[in-house]
Amino acid sequence: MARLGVNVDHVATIRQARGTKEPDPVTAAALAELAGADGITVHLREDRRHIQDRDVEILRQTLQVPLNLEMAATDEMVAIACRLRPDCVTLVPEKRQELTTEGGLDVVSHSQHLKEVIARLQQNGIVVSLFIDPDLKQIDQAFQVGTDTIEIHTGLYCDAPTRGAQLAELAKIEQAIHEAKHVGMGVNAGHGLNYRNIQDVVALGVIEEFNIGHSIISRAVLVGLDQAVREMKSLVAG
Ligand SMILES: CC(=O)[C@@H](O)[C@H](O)COP(=O)(O)O
Ligand SMILES: NCC(=O)COP(=O)(O)O
Repeated sequence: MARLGVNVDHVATIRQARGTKEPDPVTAAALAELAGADGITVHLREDRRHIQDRDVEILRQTLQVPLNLEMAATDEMVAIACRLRPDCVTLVPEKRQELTTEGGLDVVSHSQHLKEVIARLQQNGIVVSLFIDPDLKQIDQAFQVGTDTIEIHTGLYCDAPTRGAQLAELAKIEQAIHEAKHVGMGVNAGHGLNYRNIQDVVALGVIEEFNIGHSIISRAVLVGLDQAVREMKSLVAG
């Protein structure tokens, strides 16, 4: 059964909008954990637009489930990760102007740098995942640079304008999973997944962990975080 990692970034987005102390993503993470989340994900962006260093520090001390820290492969972020030692680091590309992550890492173009960053994180006991598009060249390169796991970027599947386009993206995801499993990497998936589009991805059967944030927090605003997490957890269970 796949694990559900709940991303609480957008609880912090609401807090930062008012510059106050609430809502606290640490509290949200505790509630998500009580509702059955198998892990918590936060993206510590270089611009600190939502999650703050303090959030990651307290989560590291309080969570009982694994903490997955999403971050850019910069010196500053690597130093933070090596100090705090989350269970997993997912390396993601970052653009200052983007509203959210727009695509996967270009592992092919940045292989030497990524190889060094991955080795440093692994030497500190951290499992490493690379957030990449379902592209076979990127998957093969991800294996070459020594990552433990990949997280397949599901954004294009989620944004597909027609059912035909969606099925074409799903086929790419399936092929990517097959390739990653063939070489022995772990396979997670995330970005843009919601209560309507997740079933087809779960049905592929072999994804180990789904990291889902925006749709769960959006639903939580209306029905409460406990119910929102429980509903997604039962969908991820297939
Ligand atoms: C890497 C990914 O797919 C998402 O976790 C995304 O990076 C979250 O960041 P935002 O919460 O800023 O959209
Ligand atoms: N890595 C994906 C993630 O953590 C959550 O993405 P989203 O569900 O907020 O789009």
